[in-house]
Amino acid sequence: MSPSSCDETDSEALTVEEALARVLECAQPVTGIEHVDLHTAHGRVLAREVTAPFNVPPHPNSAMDGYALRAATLAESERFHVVGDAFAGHPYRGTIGAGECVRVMTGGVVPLDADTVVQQEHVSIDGPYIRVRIHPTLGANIRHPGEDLASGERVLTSGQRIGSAELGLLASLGFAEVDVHRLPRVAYFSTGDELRGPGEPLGEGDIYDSNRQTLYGLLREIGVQATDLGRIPDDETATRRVMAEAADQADLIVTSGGASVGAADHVTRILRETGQANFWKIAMKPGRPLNFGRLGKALFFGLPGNPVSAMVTFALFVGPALHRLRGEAYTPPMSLRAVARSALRKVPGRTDYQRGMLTQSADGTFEVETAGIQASHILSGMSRANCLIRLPRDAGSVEAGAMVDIIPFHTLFR
Ligand SMILES: Nc1nc2c(c(=O)[nH]1)N[C@H]1C(S)=C(S)[C@@H](COP(=O)(O)OP(=O)(O)OC[C@H]3O[C@@H](n4cnc5c(N)ncnc54)[C@H](O)[C@@H]3O)O[C@H]1N2
Ligand code: MOO
Repeated sequence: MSPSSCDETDSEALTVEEALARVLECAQPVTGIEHVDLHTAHGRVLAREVTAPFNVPPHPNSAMDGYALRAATLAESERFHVVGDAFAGHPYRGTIGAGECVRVMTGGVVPLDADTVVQQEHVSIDGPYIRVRIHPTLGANIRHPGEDLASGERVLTSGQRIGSAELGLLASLGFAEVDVHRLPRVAYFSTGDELRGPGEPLGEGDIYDSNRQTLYGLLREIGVQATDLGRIPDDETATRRVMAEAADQADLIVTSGGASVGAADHVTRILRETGQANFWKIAMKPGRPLNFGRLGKALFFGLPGNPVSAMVTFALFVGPALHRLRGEAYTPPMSLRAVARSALRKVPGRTDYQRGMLTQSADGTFEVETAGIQASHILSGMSRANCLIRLPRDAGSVEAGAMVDIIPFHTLFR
């Protein structure tokens, strides 16, 4: 971790980009490599590059069900004698002479002395013979060794996340196990005297704790190991205990609530005393206050308590940090341009991340409509929405019909 970013004291308003750069600077991959089977490797990040130990496909094989022959003999022969079969997994081991062919199935090995496959729809069958009605070009319908992966070629790089295609690639190369980075361990808890759990009666001024469920979902979507340390009341002893427990086990700690002014908040004070605490005001909406620091060996994110602010700051800062921690390079979420179908109110000074409903019209145009009231306690808007509408910091309100920047949720929460 660079002392310049993590040890600093409270700062003036940062831009989103500045805050993210500081977070990424402090987020280093966790140490530890695990050798795991392919199922366990799904969703994990490769710790070493993978090269192809042999060609894929390993042998010349047919792309069609048909007949393998030598193209030059097409001019000489009226008909071809079918001298054998080459089914997938069952090669033909004989030779092919002039006027001869081998019946071959898709994926079947093309015999050595054949150079062309004529697909079965282009021949007529005449007992043990075929007549080729439509002549193929030389080399037609043959898939060559190494066309997908050449022996020695780099197939996957260190730092690459293993998705479904990668699992298939590894399997196609005969790998049963791979080296992946250890998963970062995350601990999270929510704070606030007003918070109640399901089944508990709500007293006056109480609310149910929603952020902890949202955090559970967000962490699960990212695919890290997360421990729920519960709901912590505004009590010094309880807060010290949970923070020590979190620091003991986690590479990253996320909390919700008490991020704004901070002075009266136990988390903030204890973080200041026992770790490093920075209270950032970020020029963004929602999610202006963010408490970022370190507790023990763990990165610490104190997210704002407002549910929408918690989700947006998680997506913009915690998600990227977790990608880094698990050994991946950070790639910004993809954005696209869409026509605003409703006017969007905005005051210059903070980058707005408004909740929007993105659709694509019949002619392919992306269109976005506001998901309703844009306040940081309106969690229902987050549920109606499928994207964030990013409005630049210095921009004012947007009229209906203007083009705006969209970040689809599936590129953000991943
Ligand atoms: N004087 C100031 N007040 C506030 C400022 C400020 O700069 N100066 N910033 C505002 C902004 S912006 C935000 S965002 C919030 C951040 O609040 P905190 O992080 O300190 O969080 P709390 O005050 O604890 O809670 C805010 C809000 O969220 C509700 N909440 C908290 N935890 C949960 C939970 N687990 N599940 C559901 N809802 C939760 C809480 O009841 C409050 O309504 O501060 C502004 N104020
Ligand atoms: O972070 Mo706050 O959401 O701007 O209300």
